[in-house]
Amino acid sequence: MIELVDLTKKFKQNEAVKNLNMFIEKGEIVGLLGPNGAGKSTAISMMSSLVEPTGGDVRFNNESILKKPAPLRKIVGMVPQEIALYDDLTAEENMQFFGRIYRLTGSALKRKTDEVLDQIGLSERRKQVVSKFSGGMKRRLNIGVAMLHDPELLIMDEPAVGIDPQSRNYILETVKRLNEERQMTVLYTSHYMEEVEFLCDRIYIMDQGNLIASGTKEEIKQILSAEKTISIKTHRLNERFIALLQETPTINRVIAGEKEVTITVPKEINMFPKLIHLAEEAELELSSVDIKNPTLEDVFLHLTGRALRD
Ligand SMILES: Nc1ncnc2c1ncn2[C@@H]1O[C@H](COP(=O)(O)OP(=O)(O)OP(=O)(O)O)[C@@H](O)[C@H]1O
Repeated sequence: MIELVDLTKKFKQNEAVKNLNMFIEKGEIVGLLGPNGAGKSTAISMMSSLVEPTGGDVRFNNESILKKPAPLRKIVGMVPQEIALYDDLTAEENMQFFGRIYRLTGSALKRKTDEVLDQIGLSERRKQVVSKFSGGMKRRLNIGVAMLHDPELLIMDEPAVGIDPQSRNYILETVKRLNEERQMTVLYTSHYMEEVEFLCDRIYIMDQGNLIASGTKEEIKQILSAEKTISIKTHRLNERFIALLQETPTINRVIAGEKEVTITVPKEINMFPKLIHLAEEAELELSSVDIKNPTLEDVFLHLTGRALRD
């Protein structure tokens, strides 16, 4: 459906996106994961022809959109990162205002407004002004506005940022339902790996303008197939124990939390006896030692040495 070929954007000295290659097939939910500043917003702005690339191409059904963006614009719904709504209008009035921009009028506009308000669970609140809405309700309406013209491809820029977990789940479930019931193709950008893990069939991971991994969840996790992650919990972690872990040559990585420390070791190594020995030496009581399946967060850490939300 859509393909990015060596897509590049330079802002003066800053190369925000470097030779990005990506594709999205019809009916997929594709995740674009990366920390703040990775270049996700710039990439999707170029993909939806809002920002002009400094290099490369965006192809829609095998034709470049750089000179002819109209066919793509017709089928794209863009959910921006910032809420773009009129605070002093009601939910319904916002829908009608944006619907007219998409050239919807009369009974078609009314039908679409009813349908979308229902899809985003705001039918009951249609007469309420947006300034009275919670952050989660505004986010839902922000998505609704992008769906008024029945887009085939919904591009979402961190649509669940800064809201409560219940609203976030509602948004994730809605996106999944739209994909399943209406075969809507979705590109979902986020810096939360849980969202991408829940929703997406295939994932691209960006960091500092570069694509650092891509594939299905399983394929990406295979990057860590030679390692395992062990989570060690205690009631009170001490500095001595962390230092001992860091000095142990068979441990590749140590990440300490308040009561939990996570280590990464080669798959074949049995760490249990060593951990018990180190805990004794640090005079520490272990409450649990669990081997975890690698997550996308672990992959990101492995590839960049940093956590996604650093
Ligand atoms: N209009 C602009 N002018 C100059 N630099 C920009 C502009 N837009 C983005 N950048 C820079 O490009 C880089 C990538 O930014 P971008 O917003 O695409 O990242 P992101 O992954 O979407 O992160 P975030 O989630 O914080 O938006 C950053 O270094 C940013 O400062």
